[in-house]
Amino acid sequence: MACASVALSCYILSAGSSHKSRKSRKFYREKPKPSDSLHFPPAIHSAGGEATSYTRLPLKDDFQLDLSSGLSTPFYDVIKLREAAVLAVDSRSKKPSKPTGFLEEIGEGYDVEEEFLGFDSDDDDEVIFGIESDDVGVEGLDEDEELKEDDVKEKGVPAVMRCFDRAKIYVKAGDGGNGVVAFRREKYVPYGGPSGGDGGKGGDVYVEVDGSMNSLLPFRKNVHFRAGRGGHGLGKKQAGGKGEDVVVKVAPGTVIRESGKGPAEGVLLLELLNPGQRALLLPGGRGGRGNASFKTGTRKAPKIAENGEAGAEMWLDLELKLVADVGIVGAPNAGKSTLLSAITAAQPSIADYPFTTLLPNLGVVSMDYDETMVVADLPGLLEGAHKGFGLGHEFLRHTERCAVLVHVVDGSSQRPDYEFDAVRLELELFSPGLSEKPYIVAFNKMDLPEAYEKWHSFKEYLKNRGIEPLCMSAMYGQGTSDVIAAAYSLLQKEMAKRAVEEEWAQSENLNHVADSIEKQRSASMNDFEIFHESSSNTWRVVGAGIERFVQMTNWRYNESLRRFQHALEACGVNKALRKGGVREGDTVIVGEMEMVWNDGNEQPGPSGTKKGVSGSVRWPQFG
Ligand SMILES: Nc1nc2c(ncn2[C@@H]2O[C@H](COP(=O)(O)OP(=O)(O)OP(=O)(O)O)[C@@H](O)[C@H]2O)c(=O)[nH]1
Ligand SMILES: [Mg+2]
Repeated sequence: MACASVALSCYILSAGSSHKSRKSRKFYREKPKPSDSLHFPPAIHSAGGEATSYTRLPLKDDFQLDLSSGLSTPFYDVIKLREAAVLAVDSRSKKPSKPTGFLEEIGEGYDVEEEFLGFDSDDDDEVIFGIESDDVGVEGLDEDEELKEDDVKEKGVPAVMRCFDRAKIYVKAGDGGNGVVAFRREKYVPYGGPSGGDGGKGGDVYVEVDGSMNSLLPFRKNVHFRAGRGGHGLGKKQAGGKGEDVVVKVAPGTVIRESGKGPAEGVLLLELLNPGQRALLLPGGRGGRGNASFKTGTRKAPKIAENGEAGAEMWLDLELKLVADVGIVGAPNAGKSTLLSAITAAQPSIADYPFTTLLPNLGVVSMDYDETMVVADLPGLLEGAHKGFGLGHEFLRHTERCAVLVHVVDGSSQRPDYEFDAVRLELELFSPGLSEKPYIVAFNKMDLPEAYEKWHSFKEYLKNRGIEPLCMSAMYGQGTSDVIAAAYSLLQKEMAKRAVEEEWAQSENLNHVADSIEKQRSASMNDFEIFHESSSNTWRVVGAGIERFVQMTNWRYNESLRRFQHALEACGVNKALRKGGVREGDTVIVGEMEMVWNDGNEQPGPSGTKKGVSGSVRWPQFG
């Protein structure tokens, strides 16, 4: 049988090299690959601003009317968002005795030591081959480099304000433990047979919403989260233990994206709103099979075992969106902060110049005994805000969570109608979803004659468009209660609608990221592409199934080589290479394995292999 096989003069390439620079011409495609890559829902549009803020939201239930202090008791409570508060929290969070450089390098707290389970020392009747300490997984990413890149991106934002509502973290699921080769040796039991156990599954990475967290501050120090490696298999058919899981706790309202390459925003993975929500993000790698699992009727003493499957790894961008019920928006100087100070106990800075408000302010309005609503006053919006003019756009993303907007219009401006339209346009350009939110228009500064005069024409202008505006003087607290009542009733309606949606959302599968990783893992080995670099006579075989096969092959065992040759033949790689015109001496790269193509018969193929077998070879399901 003429057996064109790939002679293995193996060089291990650097990790992940098969995914790098595929500049070469796509030469041949075995099959269309509809589902090789991860598919996630489309990213939510947002401005991607860099500024950060610290938000501190108490539980709504905490706000109760203090009846003891009589009528003068304000029916509200307040949370203020000031830089001082940010500093205070920052200093509280510092842990005194740990050297920071070291902590940053290894991550703090969550790193699980990888345990090496080698030779079973009590059991001297067993012979175990193959596992050495360097089998313990190697982390593949240049993590520090990515962090530096992030620092550059956040340049200009005061250090103390970074990472409160945005953070970048690294997560890695545990690698599977390796299988081992062992044989049973027992008195009176000749040819005891293979007894090498399978490796254990690597630990999973979960993300959980912790209701007691109100910022992403903990991620300033804890950047790396790695689940534990599965235990290696042992003799006597003992399977390795499961690696330790890692649970990354985030604040309610956290949006998780896969880190984008370059300035582009990454793919949206999860939006976690409610405390207690938990998602399996990265499943641990499967354990490699020990030689006991390779025993067949014709192969009674296999000397082969697999490596554990590598756990998936990812950099994630976390973003915490402010969870306010009502957002006050409007042009600079319209009186937004004045309105907030009139309806809540918040004391935002108010001044007669634009951009007085630099960070959002929060206030809590108590409508009734146990009914409250959280109101956020945002920095003013300028024309072009969606492109980054002014400050407002930095915080507009926070309003995506608000159920209702109150649009304050400066009645004393030259053309309140133009101002109204400009702000509406900015909202729409920033995010169409934002402009579709229910809103109330509050025409402010009615105490000033120039505003009063314009009120009727403004009202008519909006009425013609089906909007019923309200008027007020935030400064004197006139008309503000109507604005609040209207906002509250809109909020009630919206909440009722959302309750239905949320009930539906609760049943939604939060594990879709892990599911797509699992799906990719079970990709058929027949799905691959071949890229040819004619300048260097290199052929690169790219396909999730075949690459996983290479990663899990333990090259220490001679039988692994035969099995690999068989797999290349069976899944059609050899055939495709021949068809593409591969020649003696060409380099063939699959995953981390580099080989030299051999046309002749010096390197015999696996016995019994039929040339051109193209049956579907799937990665075995186990563990
Ligand atoms: N006469 C009058 N002045 C008001 C009223 N409301 C606000 N002002 C004044 O308008 C100016 C701007 O008020 P702010 O509340 O700071 O306005 P803002 O919309 O928060 O402004 P930015 O934070 O800069 O976007 C201040 O000088 C207020 O005193 C009002 O009802 N009547
Ligand atoms: Mg303001």
